[in-house]
Amino acid sequence: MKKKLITRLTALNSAAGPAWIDIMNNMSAYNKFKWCLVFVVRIAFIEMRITAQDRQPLSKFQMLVFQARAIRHAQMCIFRCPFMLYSCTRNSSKLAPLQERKMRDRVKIFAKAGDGGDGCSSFRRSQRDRHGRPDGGNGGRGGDVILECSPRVWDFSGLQHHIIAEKGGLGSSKNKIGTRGADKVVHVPVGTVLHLVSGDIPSEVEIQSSTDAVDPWEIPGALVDDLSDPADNSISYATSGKAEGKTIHSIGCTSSQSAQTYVERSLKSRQVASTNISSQLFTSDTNPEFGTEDVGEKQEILYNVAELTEEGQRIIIARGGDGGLGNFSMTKDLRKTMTTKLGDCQDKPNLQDSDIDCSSLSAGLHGSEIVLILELKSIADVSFVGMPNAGKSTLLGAISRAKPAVGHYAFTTLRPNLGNLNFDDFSITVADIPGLIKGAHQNRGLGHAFLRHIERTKVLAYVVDLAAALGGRKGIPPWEQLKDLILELEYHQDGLSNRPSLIVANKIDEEGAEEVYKELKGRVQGVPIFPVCAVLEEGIPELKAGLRLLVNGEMSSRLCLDQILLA
Ligand SMILES: Nc1nc2c(ncn2[C@@H]2O[C@H](COP(=O)(O)OP(=O)(O)OP(=O)(O)O)[C@@H](O)[C@H]2O)c(=O)[nH]1
Repeated sequence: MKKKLITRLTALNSAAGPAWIDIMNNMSAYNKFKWCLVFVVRIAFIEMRITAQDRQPLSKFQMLVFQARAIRHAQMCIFRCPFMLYSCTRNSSKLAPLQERKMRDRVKIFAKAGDGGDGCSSFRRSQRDRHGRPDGGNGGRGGDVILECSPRVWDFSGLQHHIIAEKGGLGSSKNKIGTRGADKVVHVPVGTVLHLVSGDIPSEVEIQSSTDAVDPWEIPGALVDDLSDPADNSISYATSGKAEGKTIHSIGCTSSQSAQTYVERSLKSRQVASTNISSQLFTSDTNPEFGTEDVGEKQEILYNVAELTEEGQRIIIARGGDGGLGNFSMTKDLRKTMTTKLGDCQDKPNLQDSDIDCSSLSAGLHGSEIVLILELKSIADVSFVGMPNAGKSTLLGAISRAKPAVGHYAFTTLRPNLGNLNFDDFSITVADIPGLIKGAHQNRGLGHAFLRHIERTKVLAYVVDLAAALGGRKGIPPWEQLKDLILELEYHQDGLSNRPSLIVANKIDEEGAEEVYKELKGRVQGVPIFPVCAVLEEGIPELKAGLRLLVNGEMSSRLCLDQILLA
């Protein structure tokens, strides 16, 4: 019976062989090791069961189930584990996916700030006061969604598409305020640019409030732009988000100030127009922006609304909703505020608790939502620019520890790769940009969308293939390659090629490449040319020294079309 089963499983395994090999080849080394570990654990499990069976005999049915499982585990261990181990060690290039860093430089995200917690309605009763006094606390403010610039993050590959901050806590009796929802801080790379698809324009945070500056009463929504005049009609809204580019400060304020401000703001943001009193109160100071949002306009993408370029820089992209009012604030502070607000008003109404729409006030406000496109404009020191197959990725691998994919076909590189060129006292970031072809600006090849990474690059290294037109190949000579590259850069952005540059003449090892190199030197003036063989790592130390001089500013050669002598 066992033999039959094993024969069947073996047949199954061999039938699924090709598919299995395919999976194995695409599996990263990490996954292979993980599965090997799983198998080892399975073997241990079988052994444990066999030992346990001696002590505690199994029923017939249990025995059958156990045997079936054991055979399955054994089959997995015998056939797959050795194969995995073999394929892990067989070809070191299979380990490459682990080290290779494919850049994810554009991503669309949806962020939702935490909703405010609901206010509490409760009454404190005592012997003297049988009806009780209201003592329900306000709800806590929802957490914000914050983007923070971090040099430890390279790209958006670790970013979630949906980012949601925590809700504020519910208010409770004894006038206890709900906890503030935790902010969601998302780390993005240096050089992140924000494009707004829908929502309010994000605002930058300048001061990060330290823990000792936090008001113990931290009334929800205490973050406001300006509180110089509490009676001023133009109160700033922490939730409005319409304050373009304004700096938001955390301010310390007394609980009574905060409560009053909070009541005012809550009333405004909720537009308590349902009661006669509130409509009289706020006729003059209702924010016109509230009712005039055009849904159609929201869908238009607003480009470059903000960018994160410095370490530690923070931007709030979605603001937490204010917490709802507890009945303590509603009956005391609200009445006080309303009475103050009415001021000289002739027909001062007689305020009753019933005049206040408690249900709408006690509910926490929704946190704001936003849809953004994040785009990375890398701040690499050096960019390798060249035609497809020129050897840029090989070169990046030769000068740094990066392991980008290398192929003998064009467009192996689909996204920029980054590497670090380390000196004893200095480090340079190098970006390998996907191959450019003539007409890339008309979207030929991979187009030139990724050229935005060059916009902030200090130095350009033009990588040309000396052997492109040799031995009957259909490529174009290096000087023509240089001309096309410069033109494509200029088509993308005027003056993009006008920065310190050098030329890397690659594939010097190929037959006839020496002559082409000599001709190239004759045709191009004013820019250093480094002959290298990226595969054999020849000429790499000289190239590194040249890059260092350019990045340091000790050399400032620039390449333009006039310097190239074309046939
Ligand atoms: N003979 C020789 N071949 C090289 C050298 N450098 C790179 N190659 C080969 O050229 C081919 C292309 O190399 P890649 O590094 O993928 O070129 P790339 O410029 O990154 O190509 P794209 O990804 O298309 O942009 C590969 O087959 C490399 O082995 C070199 O110095 N000498």
